[in-house]
This record gives sequence, C-alpha cells and structure tokens, in this order.
Amino acid sequence: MDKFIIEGPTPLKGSIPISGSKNAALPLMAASLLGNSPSSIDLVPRLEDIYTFNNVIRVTGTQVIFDEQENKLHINPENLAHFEAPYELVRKMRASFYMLGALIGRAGEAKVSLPGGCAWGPRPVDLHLKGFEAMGINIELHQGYVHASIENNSVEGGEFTLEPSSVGATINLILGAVLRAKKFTIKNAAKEPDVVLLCKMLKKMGADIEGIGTSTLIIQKVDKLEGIEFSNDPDRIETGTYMIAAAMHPNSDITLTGCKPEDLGRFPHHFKKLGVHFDISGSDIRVQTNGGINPISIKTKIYPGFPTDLQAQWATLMTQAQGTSTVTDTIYFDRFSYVPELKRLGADLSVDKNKVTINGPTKLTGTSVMSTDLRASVSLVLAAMVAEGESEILRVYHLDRGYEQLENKLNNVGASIKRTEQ
Ligand SMILES: CC(=O)N[C@H]1[C@@H](OP(=O)(O)OP(=O)(O)OC[C@H]2O[C@@H](n3ccc(=O)[nH]c3=O)[C@H](O)[C@@H]2O)O[C@H](CO)[C@@H](O)[C@@H]1O
Ligand SMILES: C=C(OP(=O)(O)O)C(=O)O
Repeated sequence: MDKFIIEGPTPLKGSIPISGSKNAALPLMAASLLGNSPSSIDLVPRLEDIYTFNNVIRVTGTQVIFDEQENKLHINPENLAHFEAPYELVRKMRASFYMLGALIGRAGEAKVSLPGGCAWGPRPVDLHLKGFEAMGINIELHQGYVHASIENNSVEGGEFTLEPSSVGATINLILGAVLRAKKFTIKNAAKEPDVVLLCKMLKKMGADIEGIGTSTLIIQKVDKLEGIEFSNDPDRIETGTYMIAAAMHPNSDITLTGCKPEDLGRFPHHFKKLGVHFDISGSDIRVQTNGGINPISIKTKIYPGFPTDLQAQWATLMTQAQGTSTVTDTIYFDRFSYVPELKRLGADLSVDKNKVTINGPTKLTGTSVMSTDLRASVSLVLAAMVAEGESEILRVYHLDRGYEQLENKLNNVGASIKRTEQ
C-alpha cells in the first residue's frame, strides 16, 4: 500500500493537462460489448478503475488491449461467451454493475454481482432492477448476484420513471434496451455529460435513441450495432479539482489544458463568486489568485448543478475562505468521511445531517491523515498542500482509482508530493 508525504505550503504555477474522464470512459467500455465488431476508445485514463473494468470485461471472453502510451483502449467482443461479472471484481468498483445492462443487451442474460465502490452509506441499485423489470426483463436475486434473463430475443419495453434521477440506472437501462427493447422510454433520465457521451457513442454504433441530453430518452431496438472508433471526453471532476487546488493558494497561476468547459455545468458560476481571476479560452482554463477567497455555500444537485464528486474538495477549499460557508449534499447524504480528517489538520468544520458548516480561514498544520474514499482522498491532498509542514496521507489507493498521475501533475506546478510504501 502506498502513502503520500506532502510538504506545504508551496505556490502553484504552471500548467496541468487534464486526462480523460473516468466516469465517462467506463460506460463507453461497457457499450463496446454491444458491437458486433471491435471498438477503440481514445483518451482513456490510466487508472485503477479502468484496469479493474478491463478485467471485468475480460471474464466474458472479450479481448481488451490497453495501449497505455496512447491512452487508447481496443475492445473486441467477437468471442464474448460468458455472461457473468464476479463478486471478486465487481466489489472493487461500483461501475462494474454496468455489466448487467451490457450483458442483457449483448446476450439477453446476465449474472452480475451486486456492486461495491466508494463506501459512504447506502448506494442502492433498486432503480436499475425495477427499470429492467419494467422493460420486461426477468430479474432474480440469489446469494448476492443479480440474474437477468429474457424469454425471447426481445422484450416489449414500456416506460420507466427514475425517481430520483440516477446516472448509474440511466446508463444501465440504456445499455440493456438498445438491442432488446422494442420501445423503451426513460423519464427523468440523467442528463450528466457521461450519459450524453454514452448515447452519442451508441448512436454512432447504430442505436436508435431519441432525446439525447434531455430528461426523456426514447430507445427503439435495432438488430445490430457496429464497433467504432470513439473518443472519450476530458474529466470534468479532475478539472474542477485542480481549479479548486489553484484557488486554495493565495498566489497561484495555473492553466488547465485539454478541458471541456461546457461539461462543467454550473460549477464555473459558483467558482467565479470566490473572487479569483478565472478565464476560459477554448479548452484552456486559467485560474489566478491574489489574496483571500470569499466564503461560498453550495448544494450538490443533478447536472448541471454542483456535482457531488466535487463537494469534498469544495468544503476543503472553504477552510481557507474569509468567513463561514456550508456544503450540502442532496445526492448522497452521508459523503463526509473527510471531515474528521480535515479537523486533524486543524480545520474548523462540523456536520449536521447532510450539511457541513465550515468556518474559515483556518491555518492548517501537517499531520497524518487517512484516505477513506476517492474524492475524500483528493481533498486531503489539497488540504495538505496548504498545511504548514509535513503531512502523511495514508491509503492513497483510493486516489489511484480516479486521478491519473496526480502527484506528477501537481509536482510539475510546484507541489511537493512524494509517494512511498506505507
Ligand atoms: C446524480 C449524481 O450526481 N450522480 C453521481 C453518482 O452516480 P451514481 O450512478 O453512483 O449514483 P446515482 O446517480 O445513481 O444516484 C443518484 C441518487 O439516486 C439514488 N439512487 C440511485 C440508484 C438507485 O437504484 N436507487 C436510488 O435511490 C442514490 O441514492 C442517489 O441519491 O455518483 C457518481 C460517483 O460519485 C457521480 O459521478 C455521479 O455524478
Ligand atoms: C465515487 C466515485 O466512483 P464510484 O461511483 O465508482 O464509487 C467517484 O467517481 O467519485
């Protein structure tokens, strides 16, 4: 197991290239299984979650070759013959549950373990299962596995309303429907960029999907999908994380390159209110700071609202703001495992139900802290980078799930982060 030793504070200056999105790449990989010929996907980040999902896919007999130099993934599903996603792999990563939709679509049957992933309280999959049942798929649960089957080659489909809107369920249902459901309508479908990109890839493969980017998706069965060349999008959460990293330091000048600013939704609107200089030019985003930042309260919402995957980083940023602010998570009510760890660094914050109140600015001082999930981990790195003296971040394997080359990217702009064995 690795840990980070971080020396702070250091000014941040220079540029950081943004990697491909983890949360967009995983559904695209699942979509590749639906093709009757090989697909390749560009801009795939070298991350633990991608390696894990490659292995989940390989279990089916699909050939997966990851050209890591080129960040290009080649997926050939022509020999896919085993319709299972086992617990040993699925427990490592929640997105492996997309195999349910992918295998229903591809084979009309699937045996997929109930998921794992970052742990922060209940993360149900009831909507995925109810949605498949509404489509006409038989769903049974045995010993931690979902068994899915269909009587004939296709199902009638019908209509299903997601309440609440769910990214994961929307993706799974799309994957299951495109080759199997005569006509299936998803209401209150997620509109997150990850969902839109998946629909675009499936359309290019030959799928019939209407309403892309809206909350009503109408899917009509096609007989086959072709493998294609497709490009993933830049990671909007990585982009937001590094914008926050820059804003945390009083004298930063950071340019993020290769971003997709239009995927950031309302995040720039909140970011602007901090009072830092912030400029978007094509795919570059420049953040310059000169002094303190304003306390800005946020609430997570579905896209284009403030993303739940950035709330931990924002609360960390608020420890440096000139006053009191709150961070409320309306998507996941219990995603605050970073709070006790930030307190150990000297932050003044407290949780009440799904809201954190942060009193800033506080002077943080280096110490040992422990990563507990992906976004909590990166928040501890951000905090340690402004803390006085040496910090030790334990269990950074969480970070390796979702941030490509994190320490290299940050060290290149002036941070002092060393990876060593724990
Ligand atoms: C809407 C949202 O911000 N989704 C985020 C969520 O996706 P993820 O796919 O994990 O979560 P969902 O979008 O499915 O969940 C949204 C809400 O729906 C509820 N729910 C979900 C599925 C279900 O079967 N039953 C149910 O009740 C969840 O408890 C949650 O309150 O976490 C990912 C990883 O951190 C993020 O990248 C996604 O952007
Ligand atoms: C927690 C995340 O991923 P997962 O849903 O796979 O746990 C994340 O991307 O922040």
